[in-house]
Amino acid sequence: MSGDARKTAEGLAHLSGFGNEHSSEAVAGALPEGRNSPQRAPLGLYAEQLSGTAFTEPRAHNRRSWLYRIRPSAAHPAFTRTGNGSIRTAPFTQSVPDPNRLRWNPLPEPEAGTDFVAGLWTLGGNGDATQRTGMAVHLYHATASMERVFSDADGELLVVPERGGLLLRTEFGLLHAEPGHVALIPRGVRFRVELLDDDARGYVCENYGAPFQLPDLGPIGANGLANARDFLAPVAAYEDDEGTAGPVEVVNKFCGNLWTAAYDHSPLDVVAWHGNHVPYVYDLRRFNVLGTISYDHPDPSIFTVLTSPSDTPGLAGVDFVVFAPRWLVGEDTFRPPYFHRNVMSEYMGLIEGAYDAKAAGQGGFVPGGGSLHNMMSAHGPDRETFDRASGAELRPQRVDDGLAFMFETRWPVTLTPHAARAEHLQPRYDDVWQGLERHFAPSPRHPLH
Ligand SMILES: O=C(O)Cc1cc(O)ccc1O
Ligand SMILES: [Fe+2]
Repeated sequence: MSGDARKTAEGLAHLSGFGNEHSSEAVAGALPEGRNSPQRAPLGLYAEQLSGTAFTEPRAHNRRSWLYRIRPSAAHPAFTRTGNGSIRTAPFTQSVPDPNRLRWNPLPEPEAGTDFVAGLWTLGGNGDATQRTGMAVHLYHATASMERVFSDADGELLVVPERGGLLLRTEFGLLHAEPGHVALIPRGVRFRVELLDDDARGYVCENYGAPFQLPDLGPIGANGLANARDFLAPVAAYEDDEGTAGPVEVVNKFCGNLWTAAYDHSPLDVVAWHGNHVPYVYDLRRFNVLGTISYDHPDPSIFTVLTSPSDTPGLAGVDFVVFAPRWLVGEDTFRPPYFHRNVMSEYMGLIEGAYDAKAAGQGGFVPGGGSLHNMMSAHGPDRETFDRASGAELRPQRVDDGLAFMFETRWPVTLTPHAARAEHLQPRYDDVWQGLERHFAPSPRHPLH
């Protein structure tokens, strides 16, 4: 919230490139040369490896970083259980999976003093965090910067801000994320979220499965969609805090529960690092949107920013998909999203403006709200959108009044009881498809009639 924090955020240096073997040192000479674990690490630092994949996973998927820190992470007291707040974790077994189309308004206002972790509210998810499969959908609404430090052993966190800028102080350095950007915190990486505005609101995909990667491009070629160089990792920055202002609370999410410990130093004490298990930010407006230049509405997989693959080729545990500003030029084409039923389950959120399958306006699909179209549930344009698009003159049309996204996952999303009963769950979402009139008029000249 302070002007200083915003100035810090806006002046940050970055390392560019997705999946790169980056290296960074906040103090010259802190990074060992030619080896990871010298007998004595430079400058009296401790060397430590953080593995995001098994040691033996194929090189193309292997994620690990080496950290050179003031204290080893091992130097900490015991963790004890603390309250989980509104955070829940897979397996989600407390509700019956719901085939209905569901839509929520934004979260209600939190109390003053709610930090990012306290402001997390789990909508639902699938899989099993202990098996490292599946995902959870969370929303957050925070009114205060974190003083504590958080890490998630259960998965990586894809943060999608919708309101309010964030300064993420991570073990690897500082990242700045505004609405329209996404930030990714890898599994196990410790961080603190500071607010750059009065409050902050958004969405989080917690991915228990394989780390997000860029989708293959196939016949698209060597460029396009999210370009690797637009993913920005931090440069090393460290806190040298020996607990003089009191202990540092560190909260660890582990197999669905929050655990806390009072450290006598800040664990954000990494002076240098190298590797590819790193946090990053990406500006969704950099997405190179591809689509038809002839006819028909392509499947939204063409808008995939990041994908978490499963063991079955082409079948993602979860895809992160963005509906960014673009031109629609399809000839003789119903241009908005088509009516469909999908074996994958679709959670959609809105960062800004409106979405082209749903009429704009209060009480509908609004920024900060979300919709869930579970496996095989029938959905698509609402009546107003259908009527408008079926009669529209098909001039080239720029769609630039919104920024929506989708977490598309291979398994149905089961709700938490608090999401299923939420006051901000819209009661009559089905009605948007009411009044889609019958237009069928068998032609008397048609051979079958
Ligand atoms: O349901 C939605 O709005 C998401 C979506 C968009 C699209 O362009 C095609 C299919 C699809 O599921
Ligand atoms: Fe859909």
